[in-house]
Amino acid sequence: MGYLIQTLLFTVILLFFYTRRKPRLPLGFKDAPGPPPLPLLGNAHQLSSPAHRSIISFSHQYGEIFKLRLGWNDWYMLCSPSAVKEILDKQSAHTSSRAPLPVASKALSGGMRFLFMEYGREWRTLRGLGHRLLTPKGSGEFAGGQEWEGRALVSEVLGECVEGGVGDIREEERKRGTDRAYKAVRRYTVSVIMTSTYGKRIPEWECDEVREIYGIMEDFSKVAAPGAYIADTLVPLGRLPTWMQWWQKPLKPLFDRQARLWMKLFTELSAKMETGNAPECFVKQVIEQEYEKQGISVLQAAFLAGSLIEAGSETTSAAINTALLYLLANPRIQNRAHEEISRVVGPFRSPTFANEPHLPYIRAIVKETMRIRPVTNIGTPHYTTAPVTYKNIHIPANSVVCIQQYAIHYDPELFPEPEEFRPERYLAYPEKSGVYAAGDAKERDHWNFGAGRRICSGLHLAENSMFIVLAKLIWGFELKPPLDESGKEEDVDTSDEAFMPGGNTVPKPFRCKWVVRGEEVRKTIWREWEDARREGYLLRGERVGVEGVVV
Ligand code: HEM
Repeated sequence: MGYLIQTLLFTVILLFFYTRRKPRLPLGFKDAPGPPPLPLLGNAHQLSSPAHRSIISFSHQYGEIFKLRLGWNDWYMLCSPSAVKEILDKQSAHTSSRAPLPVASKALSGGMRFLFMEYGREWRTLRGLGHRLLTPKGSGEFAGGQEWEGRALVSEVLGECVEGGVGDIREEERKRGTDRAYKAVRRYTVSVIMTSTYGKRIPEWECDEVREIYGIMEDFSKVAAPGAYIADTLVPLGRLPTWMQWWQKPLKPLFDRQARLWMKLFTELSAKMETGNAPECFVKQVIEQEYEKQGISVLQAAFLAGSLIEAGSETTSAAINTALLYLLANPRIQNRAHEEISRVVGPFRSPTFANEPHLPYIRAIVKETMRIRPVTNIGTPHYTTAPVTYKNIHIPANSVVCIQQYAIHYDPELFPEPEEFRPERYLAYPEKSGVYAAGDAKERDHWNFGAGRRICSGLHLAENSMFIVLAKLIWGFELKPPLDESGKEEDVDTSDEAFMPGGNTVPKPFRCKWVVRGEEVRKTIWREWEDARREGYLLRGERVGVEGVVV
C-alpha cells in the first residue's frame, strides 16, 4: 500500500511538471493557440456539458486549430475542413493511432477492441478482414436485408404505435403519443448488423442477446467515460506492475462477460461450418480467410466481430432517431419529403433502394441529420506517432489530434444558419458520404464518419440504413407532436436537453403520435410484411427468413 501511495504521489508530481511543459518547436514553427491550462487540471474545467458548446466557442476564439490539455495528453482540436484533410488524410501515416488507455482499452478490452487499437500490423490485418464486408459493394449485398428489416420495422410501428394497432400498447399511448418506435429503430439496427456478422436476426427487442450486447456496451461506456478511472487520465499508472493495478480485479468479470458472449457466437458459427450448416455472413468469411495464418487469435477474431456489432448498433439507431425527432419538430420538411416520396412511389408499395436516385430530398435529410447532430460529441481522437505540421503550427508526437465535427458543422461560412435543420442545403450533393470523404476538403458533405485511415468502416452500411428506414417511415406515417393532458400539441424539443449526456449524441426517448397515411398505405404495409415473412430475402444467394439465414 505504501508503494502504491508513493507511486500515486510521484505520478501527481510528474503530472504537475508535465502539464507545465512547453513543446520544443522547430525553427519557423509555432505552438497551437488555446486557453491557458491550469497546473494538474489542464483545461478540463473549461469544458461545458455538453462539451461541444465550449469547443464551438473556442474555435471562434482561436481559429481552425487550438490546443487543450486534457489529463496526460495535449489535444489538438481540428476545426476546419483543410486542417482535417492536411493532418488526418495527407499525414495519415503519423496520425492514425489511438491514445493509450490502460483501463478502457487494456484492462476492460484486453487490447482487442478494434476502435481503440493502436495503429500497426494487427490493426491493419483486422481492418483488412473487415474490408470485404464493408466496401460500397460489400455493403450493397446487405441492401436486401435492410429493405426487408425496413418492412418489418414499418409493420411494427403500425402495429404498436398507431390507433387501431394490434400490440399491447395502452389506449392513452395511442391517443397522446408513444416512444415505442424509438426501440423499434434500435431493434432494426441490431438486427441488420447481427444478420450481417452472424446470419442471425433479432426479431424481438426483449431477448437475451440484445440484453447482453447492450449490457456490454453499457459497461464499456461507464468505464470509458472521461474521468471514470484515474489511470486513463494519468496514463503512466498503466506501467505499474500488473499486481498493483487496482482496477484490474474489478474489471476482470466485465472482460470475461464480453469474451464469453463474443466467443459463444463465434464457436456456434464455427461448429455450424464444420457440419456445412453455417449461414452466409461476415464471420464465415473471416474464418474462410484463415485468420490464424495471419497471426490473429480466435479470441481476437471474435472481438473483431463483436466490435462491429457494438460500433454499428447504437450509432445508427441514434442517427435515425435524431432524424425522426427533427422531422417531428419540422412539419414543413416532413411534408416536402412525403410529397417527394408519394410522387415517386405512390401508396401501393413502399420505397426501395431502387428509388434512391429519385429521392434527393430524403438523401438530403440523411446528410443534414448527420451535420446538425454528429454522433460523436467531442470528436474522434486520433494519436500522433511522429510530429506533424499544419501551416506553421507544430504538433508533436504522442499528441491527440481530433476532428471537431460540431465546430465544423456549425461554421456559418460553410453552413449558413447552422442551427437550422435545413435539408435543402444538401440537394446539390447527389453522392454518398464516402465519395465526398475521398475528395476535395472544401466539397465534403459532413465529417460525421471521421477521416483518414481510421474513417468509420461502416459508413456505407449506416447511410443505407438511414435512407431506407427514413424513406419507408415517412412514406407510411405522419409524425405529429404528442398531446398534453388537455389534448393540446406539446412543443418538440431539439435542444441539447433532448439528448443524453455522454460522448455520443443519442436522443432521449421521445413520444410522438404516428398517423398512418391512409387506408391504402395501411393495407400495403400489412401485405408487404406478409410477403416478406413468406418469401424472406436473398443474402449472397442464401435465403434469409424470420429466424435468420436459412441453411
Ligand atoms: C450513423 C452511424 C455511424 C456513425 C455516425 C459512425 C461514426 C464513426 C466514427 C466517427 C468513427 C471514428 C472515425 C475516426 O477515428 O476518424 C467510427 C469508427 C468505426 N465505425 Fe462507425 N459509425 C456509424 C456506423 C457504423 C457501422 C454501421 C459500423 C459497422 C458495421 C461501424 C463500424 C465502425 C468501426 C469498425 C470503426 C473503427 C474504425 C477504426 O478504428 O479503424 N460504424 N465510426
